[in-house]
Amino acid sequence: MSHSEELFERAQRCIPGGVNSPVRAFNGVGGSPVFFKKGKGAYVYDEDGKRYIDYIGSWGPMILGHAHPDVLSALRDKLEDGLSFGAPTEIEIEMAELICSLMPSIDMVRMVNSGTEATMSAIRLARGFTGRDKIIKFEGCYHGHADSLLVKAGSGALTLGVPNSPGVPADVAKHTITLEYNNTEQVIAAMAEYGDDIAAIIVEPIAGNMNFIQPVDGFLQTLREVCTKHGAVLIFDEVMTGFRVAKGGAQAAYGITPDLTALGKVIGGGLPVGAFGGRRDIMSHLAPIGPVYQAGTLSGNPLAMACGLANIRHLTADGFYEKLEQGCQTLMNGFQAAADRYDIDFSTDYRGGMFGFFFNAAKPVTRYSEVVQSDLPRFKKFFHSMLDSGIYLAPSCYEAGFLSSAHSDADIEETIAAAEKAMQSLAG
Ligand SMILES: N[C@H](C=O)CCC(=O)O
Repeated sequence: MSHSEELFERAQRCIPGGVNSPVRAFNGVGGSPVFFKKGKGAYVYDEDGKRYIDYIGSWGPMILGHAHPDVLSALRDKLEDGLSFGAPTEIEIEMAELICSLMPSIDMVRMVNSGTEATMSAIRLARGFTGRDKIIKFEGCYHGHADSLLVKAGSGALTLGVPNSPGVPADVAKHTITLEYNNTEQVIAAMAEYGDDIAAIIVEPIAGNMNFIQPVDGFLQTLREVCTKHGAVLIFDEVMTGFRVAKGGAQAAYGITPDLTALGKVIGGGLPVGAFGGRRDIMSHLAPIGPVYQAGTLSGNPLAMACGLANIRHLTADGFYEKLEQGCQTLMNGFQAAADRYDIDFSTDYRGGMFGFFFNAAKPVTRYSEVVQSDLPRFKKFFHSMLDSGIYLAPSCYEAGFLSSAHSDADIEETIAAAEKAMQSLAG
């Protein structure tokens, strides 16, 4: 028995499922999850000493790779000054100013401690601002685990087959209308019917929690138009895509301005963090200047701010995202070429530092109904072959992949060689 397996047995005795977040448990692929001891650059090392090239990057934050010297040194410096004060600090202003300068749709921003808190708070604010209860979300999009957002949700909820989680009161879920992602006609029809009751439309501008699905032409623009027409708040959940697919996030990449944006992951550099921000008139409804209550003991804590600032400052370098995207392109082209060689039905997509691939699915995949038709048994085999070869991909076919600036050409070549072997075993 490996040390990871021993740890998993031990963990299951005291932690539900042995994990602190369901998607880590390998339910989507079978087998025992790998327990990690350390990470450096593009690599993570498990408890048995095996090295993996990591394409999860802690589900997105590690855009510079693990244990980046500048991030660690910013953290060490800040550590000496104490951990948390539950009071305002200058470094929070630095973070807010940097976010506002890089994302022009954000006039004001509030820090929280996770992506879930960010989306949950943005929804409450939108409801308080509009005086309406109903929200629209999209099937397969995941916005964290707050009650009103766990309706037809993606990510671990989809992996475990509980997109509508028990424990969410029907009285809460009834305020969430769920539409098909990328179905522009459906949005127009729903808004024609309910538009004046809708507080907000929340969307992942790139759906990264049902694999990796980009918006079709006109989809985000339509969301913008119907929200403006009906006085609803357009919320972009950029927890995953913010500072990940482009410096200004997906909103910059597609040229659409949301009213509110939820952030997380990259802006914490690996420490727990989230943020939501947007139009000044909306943000001004937040306590203490407005009536909508939202709070947090550790919000804006100096360590997360220091780590996040060190992370984000690297991303402003010229060509940063172009290089990341080139890496994703090489990786995905390599996977596709390997699949083609063995006549395996396969499709890929990427943008900035994010990528995704599907077995046996429509090309390109644009809808949730196509996502759930992908070939799960094939994905499982591929995943385990890659894992054996020392490549750590998301253990679910409903999650995106993440590349960091620490991944070298040699790492990508090694990964493509492993994919060649995996595709060969699928064909055989
Ligand atoms: N897709 C999720 C967040 O990005 C995966 C992370 C988790 O739920 O643990």
